[in-house]
Amino acid sequence: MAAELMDGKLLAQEMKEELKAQVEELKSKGITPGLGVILVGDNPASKSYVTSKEKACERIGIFSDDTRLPDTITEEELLSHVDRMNRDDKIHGILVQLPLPKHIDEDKIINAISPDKDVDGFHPVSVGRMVLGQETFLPCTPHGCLKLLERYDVETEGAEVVVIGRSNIVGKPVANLLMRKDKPGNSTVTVCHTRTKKEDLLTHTKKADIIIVASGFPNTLTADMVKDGVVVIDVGINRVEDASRERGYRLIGDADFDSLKEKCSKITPVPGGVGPMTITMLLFNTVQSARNRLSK
Ligand SMILES: Nc1nc(=O)c2c([nH]1)NC[C@@H]1CN(c3ccc(C(=O)N[C@@H](CCC(=O)O)C(=O)O)cc3)C=[N+]21
Repeated sequence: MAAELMDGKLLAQEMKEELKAQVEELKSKGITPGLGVILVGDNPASKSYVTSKEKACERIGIFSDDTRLPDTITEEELLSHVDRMNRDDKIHGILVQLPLPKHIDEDKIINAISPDKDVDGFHPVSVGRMVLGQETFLPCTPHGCLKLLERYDVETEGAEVVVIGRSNIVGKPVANLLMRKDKPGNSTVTVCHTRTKKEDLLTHTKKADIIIVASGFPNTLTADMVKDGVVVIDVGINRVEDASRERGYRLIGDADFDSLKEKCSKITPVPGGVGPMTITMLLFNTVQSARNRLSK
């Protein structure tokens, strides 16, 4: 069986059309949604992600306040930029691109972002609300995974879901969202990670109806580990050298797409799967934040 592709690029385009209309409506009411973006240092991957996010904003009419800072900046100086954006009424969402340089305490910076503007959904208040099932900004990558499952009619209720990876930005939140009493949700969720025994990982993945791979390593999931008809969401983005490409590298996920595509019923590609959805959910949260302003 050849798998159906869950096309994140396409779903992102569809959602961006809707968001664009919502931005126009907000503008007619005198509110231009604004995103404050802070990038520290010159990591090439971070730069390119930030540029993609700003372009996406521009395309749907969100204004972005771009602040680029040298990696010599002190924690205190960085905090003062966050504080400035917290107080700026034109800014509805704040994005501090991660990772930050080692001398800066990431938790301290995230804690300083006003939860009302936490469009990444990383602040402890946002995380707490999410776990409790309260209304909040959902973290973009996990939220994007849920949107893909929904759009491609994947039944999550009662499904055996295996999440591989336990990071704060993907594994933990996506596991939490899928076990909520909600739609999509109501799944039986198992989280595997680096300390899971290899044979146990296999037992879990073989039983799974849906597998979300967010390990950070290529080929974490291969065809021999899954049952026929499984649905695979690949969150990984790994750069591998490729001299035949203009950029000198190509992107691969954490799952072995070529072998899995013969066995899955549905699978996300890399690139063009979860990545574009991450950006779209950031726009979604920023528009939501601006709309929240209307009711205040
Ligand atoms: N505060 C913060 N929030 C984030 O959401 C955040 C972050 N820091 N740090 C880094 C990660 C990574 N991330 C991606 C976003 C889009 C693509 C994306 O668009 N990927 C394209 C390919 C892009 C390319 O060609 O390089 C795709 O998969 O099709 C990937 C990765 C957001 N992150």
